[in-house]
Amino acid sequence: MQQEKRVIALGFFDGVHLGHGALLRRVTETAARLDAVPAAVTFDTHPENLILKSPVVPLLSSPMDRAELMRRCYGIRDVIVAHFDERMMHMSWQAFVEDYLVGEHGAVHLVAGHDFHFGYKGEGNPERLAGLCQTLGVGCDIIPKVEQDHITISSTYIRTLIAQGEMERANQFLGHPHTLTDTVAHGKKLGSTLGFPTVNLHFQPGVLVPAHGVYATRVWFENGESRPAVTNIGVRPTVDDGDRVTVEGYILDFNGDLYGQSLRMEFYKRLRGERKFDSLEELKEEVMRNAAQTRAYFSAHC
Ligand SMILES: Cc1cc2nc3c(=O)[nH]c(=O)nc-3n(C[C@H](O)[C@H](O)[C@H](O)COP(=O)(O)O)c2cc1C
Ligand SMILES: Nc1ncnc2c1ncn2[C@@H]1O[C@H](COP(=O)(O)OP(=O)(O)O)[C@@H](O)[C@H]1O
Repeated sequence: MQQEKRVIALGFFDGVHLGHGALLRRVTETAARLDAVPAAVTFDTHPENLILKSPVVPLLSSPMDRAELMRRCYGIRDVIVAHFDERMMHMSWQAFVEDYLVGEHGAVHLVAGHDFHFGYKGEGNPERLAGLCQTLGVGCDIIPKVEQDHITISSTYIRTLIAQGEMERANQFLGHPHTLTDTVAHGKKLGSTLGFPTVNLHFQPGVLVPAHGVYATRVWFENGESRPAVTNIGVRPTVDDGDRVTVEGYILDFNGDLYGQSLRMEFYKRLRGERKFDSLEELKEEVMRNAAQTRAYFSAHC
């Protein structure tokens, strides 16, 4: 059987921001022209984290969220998640192109960013990639950097915004709302008693936790419907002593059992920091105020 032809974007694509979007859009356009599958290669571990052997770069998105964003926002059909292991780390840049991308994945056209370094010791670069593609008869586009407000869009910059809770600005550079997908877990069952049941989600290890506090969010259910939710990220000093971080959303205008469902939560705006309240009554009053703020936010932003 003949292998499917693929047009492949190369990168790590953490967050799938507007800079990545320029590559991914080129991939879908070219794939349509060549009657090939629009695809992207990403890695399961950030190269810097493997090389330095410690998770120094907290990621914007889990591999699953990354793949889903590439599919949903840019029409990428095939996300190849390369296992970044010792073999991959020691692979020469030429072998990565010839054996892995062309040989194993049927690449007929490659798209990379202006600063993409790859292969053993990062010896592969855009110029070398373009040269080798020409020799192999494979198409190649190198996409220049994308700027907004004179700032180069980068995962590193967006990480600093999210760590500070500056969601609206981060979302401008991402080109979509910052996203967390997880399965609803059981909590302490206090929420229902207090009059605001909450879905409990969590960030995977290695994924950046935004600034603790309360956010206007939107929750997407498995059936494709969505609702606004008011969500706390933090350690809940009023009810907990530990330092375990939870993500808890009170979904507005909703009633039903969501345990075990996979939800996608989108973060839009930080409303306040997390606080220790003197009583559960005061906490509840504040949560209801935040719920009203969330409702107002979404009625103004549609
Ligand atoms: C919108 C919202 C804001 C919250 N703000 C705080 C807070 O500032 N401080 C705090 O200790 N807990 C806060 N919480 C967490 C509540 O203490 C927690 O949701 C409640 O105790 C229910 O816990 P359970 O889901 O484990 O039953 C907040 C929860 C929500 C939904
Ligand atoms: N409006 C709502 N927002 C969030 N969860 C809701 C809502 N209505 C019902 N639920 C359900 O109630 C559960 C949360 O109740 P809660 O008492 O806070 O328990 P837990 O401590 O397990 O989160 C959710 O996981 C979900 O299945």
